[in-house]
Amino acid sequence: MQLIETEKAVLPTPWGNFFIFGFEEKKNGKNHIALVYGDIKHSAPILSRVHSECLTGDALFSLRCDCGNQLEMALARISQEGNGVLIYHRQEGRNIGLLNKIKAYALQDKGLDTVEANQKLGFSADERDFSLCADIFNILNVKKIRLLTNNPFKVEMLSNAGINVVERVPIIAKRNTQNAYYLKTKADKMGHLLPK
Ligand SMILES: Nc1nc2c(ncn2[C@@H]2O[C@H](COP(=O)(O)OP(=O)(O)OP(=O)(O)O)[C@@H](O)[C@H]2O)c(=O)[nH]1
Ligand SMILES: [Zn+2]
Repeated sequence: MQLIETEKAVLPTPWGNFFIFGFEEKKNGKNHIALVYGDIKHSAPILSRVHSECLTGDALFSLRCDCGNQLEMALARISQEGNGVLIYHRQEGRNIGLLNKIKAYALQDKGLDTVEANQKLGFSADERDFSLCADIFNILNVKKIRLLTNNPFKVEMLSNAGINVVERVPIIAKRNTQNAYYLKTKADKMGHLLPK
């Protein structure tokens, strides 16, 4: 177990009252959270979102990406379902960190795409490690999930981390002129299943 479970509290949102669970990564003290809605103590697969931190998109209204919109859609979808889990996984910028993501954005402003920018900085396109998400699902006693994602490789990464993903549920965000090229790159180079 890589995590220490800290505390749980009520988190009221526009989509209803969630419980917020806090976790601390033993090796570096980093904090992660899970939002839980409704009763998840049943044997059917739990509708879940593993949302990778994107400060710019989730909190600062950036239109460069689809993260903020996906976060809202995931909470709304889980609330409609009546129960579910959203892990807010603090691996910003596909785990290159916030300041490197800003460097990657600067390279994208000069014409590189999101994959090329990561590579130019010495990273792979996706540096995330989902093993601690497996720990969170175990702590929450969630055995099987239906994962909200457009990324088949993420399903594979989660499965390799020991999470039983029984279904992929699409979560298609709004497209705008600022994120169109980014979404096209995710579809063309990273295998995301997005409408053309
Ligand atoms: N390095 C880098 N990270 C980015 C960029 N744009 C968004 N991100 C990060 O990408 C992460 C989200 O990953 P995505 O590739 O958008 O989507 P995903 O999680 O693989 O798939 P979905 O479940 O469909 O959202 C967040 O941590 C964002 O901060 C970028 O241009 N460069
Ligand atoms: Zn984003």
